[in-house]
Amino acid sequence: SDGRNVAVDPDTRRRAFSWCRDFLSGSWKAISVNDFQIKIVSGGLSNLLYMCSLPDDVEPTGVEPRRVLLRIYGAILQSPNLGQDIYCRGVDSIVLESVMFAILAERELGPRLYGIFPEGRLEQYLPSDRLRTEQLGFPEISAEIASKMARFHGMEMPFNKEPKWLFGTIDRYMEQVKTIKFVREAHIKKFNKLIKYDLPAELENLRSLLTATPSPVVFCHNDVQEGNILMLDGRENSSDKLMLIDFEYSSYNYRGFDFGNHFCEWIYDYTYDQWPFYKAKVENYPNRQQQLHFIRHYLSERRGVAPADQARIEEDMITEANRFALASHFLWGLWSIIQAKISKIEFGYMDYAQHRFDTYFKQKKLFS
Ligand SMILES: CN(C)c1cc[n+](Cc2ccc(CCc3ccccc3)cc2)cc1
Repeated sequence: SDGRNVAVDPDTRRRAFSWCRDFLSGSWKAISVNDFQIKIVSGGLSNLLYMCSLPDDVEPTGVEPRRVLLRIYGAILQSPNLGQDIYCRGVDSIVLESVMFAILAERELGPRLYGIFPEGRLEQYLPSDRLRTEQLGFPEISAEIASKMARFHGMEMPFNKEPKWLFGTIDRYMEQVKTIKFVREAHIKKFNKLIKYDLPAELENLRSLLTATPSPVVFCHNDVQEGNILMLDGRENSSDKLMLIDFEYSSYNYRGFDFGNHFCEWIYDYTYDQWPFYKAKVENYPNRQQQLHFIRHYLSERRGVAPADQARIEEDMITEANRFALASHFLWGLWSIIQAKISKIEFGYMDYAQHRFDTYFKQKKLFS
């Protein structure tokens, strides 16, 4: 819902008002609950988002913001585990995600953090629009995504640096997929088509291919898609107009996964409003020249690479990105089969899974 015409229930309004008073202080303590402005931003399944504001005629007394984004953690987060709820989400717990958010905020790589409490947090409200899929290929935008990704990868974070996220998650999803029993005829038919790929055997091929593909382990975002990139208002003529957000799945991981996963997202537009609720255009996967453009801007955050080496480094990074793109297809393909079973969201998850694996096998022929 766009939030303009949906009233906020009195209980949420009361709780939001007291969080703003207690954590923002200043002018927020000088207004009444009736003057307190609150609008729903998104009532998704995973988190509830509200925009909270001072009334227009009240100025902040000090540094407190006049507008914040209130995030209330959802009961059912998009936890990738079958049937697990918010409190047993394994290592990627709320605590770790909150620490991550706070550190990124302090280092100005993410939205500011104004308040944090067990039920949620108060974040900087950034007037902005999410990117559209087609914008990922715009040279200037792609260049800035690359440099923002490089800055993200340059972060030293207090998390486990063993690169177990990728195949740990894939292995966990594969075990869950093996136990799934579909009941709906449509799902059964699509699942039987997917089984023909012998995914457990293919996973071993992928594992050995990527084991043989050098890729530095860095702090990865793991979900650099258009929906997680803000185009900040008022920066139209600046070269610093984007912000990566939603670090829910960020972890130490092979840098190649962030490259390849981002390249795959050029294919998929999730705003399609009819079944299957996504549009896939494999021809939109970045070509060699577009990949080089991205990689050169990623590297331009680094200094002192000798030109001769540069060509070789770029070539190796293109191979690295395209091989790890296979892992993106595999990971989100398995994730989507699981979502087909557990998700309440109307989306063609089985169709999407089929498309990811079809594209996996096509790209495997090209790049491995
Ligand atoms: C869990 N995680 C980080 C991801 C999961 C899946 N993907 C690929 C993807 C992204 C978005 C979707 C669409 C989910 C959706 C379904 C209905 C309405 C809105 C979004 C499907 C697959 C990327 C990251």
